[in-house]
Amino acid sequence: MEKVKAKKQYGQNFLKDTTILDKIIQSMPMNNNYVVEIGPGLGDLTKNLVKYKDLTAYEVDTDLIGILKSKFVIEIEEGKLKLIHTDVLEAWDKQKSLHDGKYDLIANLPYYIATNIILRALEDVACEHIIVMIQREVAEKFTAKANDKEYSSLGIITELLSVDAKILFDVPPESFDPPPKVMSSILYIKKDMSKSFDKEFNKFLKACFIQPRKKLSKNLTSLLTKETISDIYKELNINDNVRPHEVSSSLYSQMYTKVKNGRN
Ligand SMILES: C[S@@+](CC[C@H](N)C(=O)[O-])C[C@H]1O[C@@H](n2cnc3c(N)ncnc32)[C@H](O)[C@@H]1O
Repeated sequence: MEKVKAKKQYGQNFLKDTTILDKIIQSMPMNNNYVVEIGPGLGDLTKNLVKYKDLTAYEVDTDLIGILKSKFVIEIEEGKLKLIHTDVLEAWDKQKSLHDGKYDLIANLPYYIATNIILRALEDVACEHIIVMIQREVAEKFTAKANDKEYSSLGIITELLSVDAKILFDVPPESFDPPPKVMSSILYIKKDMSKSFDKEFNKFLKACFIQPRKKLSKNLTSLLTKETISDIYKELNINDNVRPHEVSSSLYSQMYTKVKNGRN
């Protein structure tokens, strides 16, 4: 048994429940995609993944890289496992994609940057499936639809960029060492590979939700004149009293197209 003290600053909660580890493996899509893991930690999920697929694992913690190198000597030598010692967000800044060909992201994510990682994976054109353990509340945001309590830019972006997005199952704190303070869930997203992420659209959505309880038209005044808002509302038949969480993702997309066209 390793004596490794989990580091809070890296969001380290190691998954120890073998039933959950098996369930994650069973959730993997049957395809020829390569696998990328973020934050292999002590390698418990990695050990299961490498039985089925070749993979690259990105780990930021120097101490863990040392442990992983000695645990996976054979797999690394045989080229089945590639370990990359870096902050994964920096890797994405440098190379746009975490792998050259199509890949699936499978990970128990560090919760402090989980939202950023999922957004980067949605943006990464090589990533097809995202199967990640995250805080339940955050998973609910990514799968929320119009009129749901958790509906925000995250649910809208995910709905527009994917063919399927759902929570597969919940994982209680006792499954981890140390146990996190929150309930966790496995989030599954199958991306629509014909669609692409638009950063400007994401900014537009954030402005739409800046004051979530106010009228959408009020929030839009930070971006558009009252006349433009009124024109767009008329063209798309939107009620002036509507609140941000009552508008469907497709209507947001249509609104944004009009905003963009107006700017050109
Ligand atoms: C929740 S733990 C999961 C560990 C392991 N996969 C498991 O299931 O037990 C998160 C892992 O992500 C790593 N990590 C944290 N921030 C990271 C970053 N910016 N880039 C890469 N790895 C990171 C941590 O060091 C840790 O190993």
